[in-house]
Amino acid sequence: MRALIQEWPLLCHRIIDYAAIQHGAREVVSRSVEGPIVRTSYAAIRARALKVRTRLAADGFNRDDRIATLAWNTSRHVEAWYGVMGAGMICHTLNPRLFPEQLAWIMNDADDRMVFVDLTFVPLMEKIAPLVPGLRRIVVLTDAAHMPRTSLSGAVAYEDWIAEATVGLDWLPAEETDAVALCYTSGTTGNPKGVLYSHRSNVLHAMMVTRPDAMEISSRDTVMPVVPMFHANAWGIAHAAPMAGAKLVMPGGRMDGEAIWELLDSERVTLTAAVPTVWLMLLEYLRQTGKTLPWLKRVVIGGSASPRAMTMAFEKDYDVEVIHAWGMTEMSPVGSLTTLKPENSGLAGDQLYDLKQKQGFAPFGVEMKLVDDEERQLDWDGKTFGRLKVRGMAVASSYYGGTGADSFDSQGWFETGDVAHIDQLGYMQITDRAKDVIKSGGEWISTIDLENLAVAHPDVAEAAVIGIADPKWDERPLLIVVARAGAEREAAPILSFMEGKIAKWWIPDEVAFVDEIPHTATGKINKVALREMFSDRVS
Ligand SMILES: Nc1ncnc2c1ncn2[C@@H]1O[C@H](COP(=O)(O)OP(=O)(O)OP(=O)(O)O)[C@@H](O)[C@H]1O
Repeated sequence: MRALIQEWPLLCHRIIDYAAIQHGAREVVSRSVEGPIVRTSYAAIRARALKVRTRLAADGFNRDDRIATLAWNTSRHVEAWYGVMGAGMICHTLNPRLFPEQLAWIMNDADDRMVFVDLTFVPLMEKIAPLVPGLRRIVVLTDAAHMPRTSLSGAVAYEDWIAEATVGLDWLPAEETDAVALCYTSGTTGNPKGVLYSHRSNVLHAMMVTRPDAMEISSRDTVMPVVPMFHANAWGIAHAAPMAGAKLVMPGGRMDGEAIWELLDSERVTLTAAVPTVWLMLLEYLRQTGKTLPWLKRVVIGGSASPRAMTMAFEKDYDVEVIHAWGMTEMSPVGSLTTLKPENSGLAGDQLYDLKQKQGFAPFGVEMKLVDDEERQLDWDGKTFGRLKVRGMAVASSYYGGTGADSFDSQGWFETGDVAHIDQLGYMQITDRAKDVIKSGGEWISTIDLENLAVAHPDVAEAAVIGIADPKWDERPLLIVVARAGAEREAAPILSFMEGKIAKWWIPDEVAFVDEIPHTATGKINKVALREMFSDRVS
């Protein structure tokens, strides 16, 4: 029997419609790429997104054309994003931290037809454009007064471009399963792979992250995604904030501790989200200046494991609740979050921080399982490690262009490439990426656990662990450390600090001190580059 309920497709542009109707005056504040803070509203963003949609049609772009953005988190980027999606086209957010050749490779793979470029990335685009023959239009996200001289042929200033949209079209009718956005994985472990989201997956994912026990975003919140829109749609926050009617603060391109603190404070941000590298900079700034975080209630830390010392600093020193989140571009991206269930809501002190080391439990819409090498399902006992597989309402079913087909099985389970255990309450803990795991004497050593422990030492600013060849044990962990300014570069105190806190045989035999640990374009420790740096030692 068919239900007697309306079909109301879940469409991304309905989010900005809703925000304009119910929360139209709510502020959207952004640090513009030109410098000043810009204040606008959801109603204005929607009106300008419709102009983007109208101009795209006037320029002859068609349904399903890939329209790229090479931009930081700003209100113009949000407008362009909704405008492209509402025009029936596919918004492809590019990561400007990649090299020009990598970006050209991704743009050609996606067959991008047009690109919106931040002012600061015009020189980068000048290098890329000649390598992308399919590109037909370049719009610089600025006004005529700031438009630079450029060799980019036919480049126009965004404000001039949308000013010509006089007709005023409505959104193009769409189906909820239509493709609407494209993001490539970070390429931490290989070539980047394209993930093609639908209207439906984006809307459902935004509903999921907005809920209690996830990021819990309401119209009373002020939300600042420091995580860029090109990193899996700012973890869904650029949809979730307008869906909830929350004030949205976009930090632009400045990611240093001072710049982030200024906006957190002046805009009274209540929820923010980013990778640990960003929070290292903020916490260092707070330590040096004695500044505090009086308005901030929750910080989402994800993309790589939140070190225990970081979780403790936010919670104990600044009274900010840490939500540790895990996810993948392929999952839209959020897959689990560490909030408290009633069974553990009384936890305090060390037990609470132990729990927050875990990546959390899956919200509705995400299923998880652990399997061994023979695909046998493993128990959720909090100890048994296995390969983590997922499926769900916003999980990719294959990659754009058909690469990586072996990551998806016939029952829809996606191989995350992560090794994890799950406890009886459903809290999952990543112990490693399968490619980073160290096998010593036939047993696994978790590089994440070792890194977390090392950064808890007061002399350690950042730490990474890789496996090195060992004639007896096959592999042993090498601890690579960036020492805190002014600290001695001494291995012994760091290694003895680890004693009693982890199994004795996990403790590395040596420590290598470096000035800097390389990071990937999304701010993760770049273990491929580290293995190259220590290539004479790696097996
Ligand atoms: N909270 C977290 N703790 C530990 N690891 C995390 C956390 N959040 C994300 N990760 C890691 O990041 C991975 C997902 O990263 P992302 O989708 O950005 O691209 P990538 O996997 O780095 O790129 P590629 O697949 O091209 O190598 C996860 O599989 C996991 O290994």
